[in-house]
Amino acid sequence: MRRLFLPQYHRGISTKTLDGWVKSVQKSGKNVFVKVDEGTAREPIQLVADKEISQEVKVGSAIRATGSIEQSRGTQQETEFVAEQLRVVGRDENPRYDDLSSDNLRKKAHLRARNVQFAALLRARSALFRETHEFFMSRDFIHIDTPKLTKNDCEGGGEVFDVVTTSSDSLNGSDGLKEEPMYLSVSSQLHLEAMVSRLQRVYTLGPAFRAEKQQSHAHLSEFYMLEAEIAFVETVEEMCSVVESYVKYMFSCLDKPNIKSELKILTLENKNSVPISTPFPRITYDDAVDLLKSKGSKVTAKSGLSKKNELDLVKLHGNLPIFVTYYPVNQKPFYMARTPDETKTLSFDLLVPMVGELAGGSVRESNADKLRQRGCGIEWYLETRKRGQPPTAGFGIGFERLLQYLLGIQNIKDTIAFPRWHRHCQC
Ligand SMILES: NC(=O)C[C@H](N)C(=O)O
Repeated sequence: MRRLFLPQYHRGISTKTLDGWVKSVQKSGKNVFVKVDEGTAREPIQLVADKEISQEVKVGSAIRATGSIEQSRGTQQETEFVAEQLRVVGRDENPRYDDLSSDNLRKKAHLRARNVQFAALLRARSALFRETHEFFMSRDFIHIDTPKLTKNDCEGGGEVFDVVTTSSDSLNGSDGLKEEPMYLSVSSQLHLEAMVSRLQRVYTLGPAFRAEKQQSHAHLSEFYMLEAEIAFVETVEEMCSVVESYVKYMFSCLDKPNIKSELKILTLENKNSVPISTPFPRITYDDAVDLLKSKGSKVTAKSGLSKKNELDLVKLHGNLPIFVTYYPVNQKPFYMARTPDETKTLSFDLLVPMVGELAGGSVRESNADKLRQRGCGIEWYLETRKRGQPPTAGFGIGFERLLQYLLGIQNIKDTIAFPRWHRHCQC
């Protein structure tokens, strides 16, 4: 028997409540047969009601019915909901959502959850969020809520949103304090580094903001970033292993019944997979450049890897996710530890099919003087280096890019309820 939501006042008696949205209405004799979508991955339930009480019921309406679940007289379903009372609690003027293209749906983000496939995507996303927390918490990581308002641009790329304070108090500076610039956080890394010094393993899954002008199928201005930091880790290789286990775990979750049922609705054409027992290949940056050159690419060690180079590397490794390690110092931010000759960073990127760069991480520089020489003037961050900060390493993964890769979704804007991108913030 299906489980229905039972409001408190109905417990203990056989009357049940059915809340949902009308998918179809069919009249037959003195009965009306209504397919009701409860907003879950389950097949719509059949509701049977007397014509008298169901006159107002139309496709798209939100309804609340009370009645009982009985064995169906039809052959299509085992049980049906026989309504004694039926109320239309919300009407829909134009219930056409399932035949709209992704482009059209994106223009009306506030109505997108009414599309059967997008609703399934949102439920799958929610389940994969939970699995992410499960992965980290079951490995003794502590979740930290990091600030979204900050004074520093962690990545140093200048792609930060400025926060303008509009309260008259702060404009006048009437509290005597100088108005200081504030930004929306581009990464939680520095704050996680501060926390990991006593908590040993920390992570966060929350919004990050990048004022990128680039408009592509892989860029959002506001996205969710999974970031983790582990104390007493000194090698790139250890960090790559953590990322690899997480990505493999997330792929294994696609076989869990609750997620599988959503994927059935999503009917994904380009769903990816990874062989769980095959290690992800690892290649140094220099070897990656040489490999690309040997295949005719014009890339140089100085120019850095373009997105095309990244995707080519993935193809050259049998379309498996691939770790590129030890990037040159001129291509990575100040906070990364370096090789003894100071030419390479102890860093890695994880490149995957469709998306290119999925994750990036590094061992962190532990020497305050070196950080200062590289232009870091974040005093509180520098102070941590003199307060028993152990070696630490960490990584960040764009959650929407991960969804793109896991589910084979071409456009990143179709992995999040309300996508934000350059000059697009409609609702
Ligand atoms: N936490 C991380 O290592 C992520 C890194 N700061 C980035 O934004 O790419």
